[in-house]
Amino acid sequence: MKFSQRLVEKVVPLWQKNHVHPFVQGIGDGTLEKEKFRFYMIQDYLFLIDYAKLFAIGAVKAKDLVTMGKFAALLDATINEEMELHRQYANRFGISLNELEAAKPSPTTLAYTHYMLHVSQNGTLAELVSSLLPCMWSYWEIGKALNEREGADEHEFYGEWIKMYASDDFGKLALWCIDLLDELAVGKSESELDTLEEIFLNTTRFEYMFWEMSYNEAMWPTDV
Ligand SMILES: Cc1ncc(CN)c(N)n1
Repeated sequence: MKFSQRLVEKVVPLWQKNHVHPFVQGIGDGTLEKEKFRFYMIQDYLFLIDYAKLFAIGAVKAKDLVTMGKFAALLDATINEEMELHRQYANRFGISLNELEAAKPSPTTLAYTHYMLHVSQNGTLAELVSSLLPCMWSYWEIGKALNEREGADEHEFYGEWIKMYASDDFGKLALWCIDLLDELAVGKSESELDTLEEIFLNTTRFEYMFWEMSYNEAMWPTDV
């Protein structure tokens, strides 16, 4: 069995929770309150700034030029394609680029990105890929599931979001990361695989927490 299959078996119950989450369902049926999406989009922009850095660290840790080039392409796709979607939504909300970049991360955004940056800076390439994979993989699964709904990708507001994450281009990048992790897992000891699994599970949990945070527009629970 490929290592990625073992990972999926572990996280399927959590993925199912993502799929039925009211934030995700609201994007799918178009009923999500725009204010909640606005909050999400700003936090996600901040998230992606740090997330893109993981690909830069991946390029540093890569053992060959093909892998290095692929990480560079992932970095480029994140900041110039995925984040362009966010910039377009920001424009629709009347939020300037300066405002976007000056926004403050929520506790969940901080915890999630800092966890991945910590793993990536201190761990192996396989650990880095384990930490960043749930982000790409779970969004691709969500995008495809929402896209199966009649007319969802044509929704005047949420359609673009669905199209982005259901797209073959996005899927190909996710698949490349899955294949890379499968290759890197070959020959690893059971205890190393357990570590990879735990990292994958942790960032899968963070994905769920990100939906919760967005739905509740949760910033720090204190005024100061
Ligand atoms: C929190 C989160 N997770 C995943 C993705 C998809 N790259 C995203 N934009 N934001």
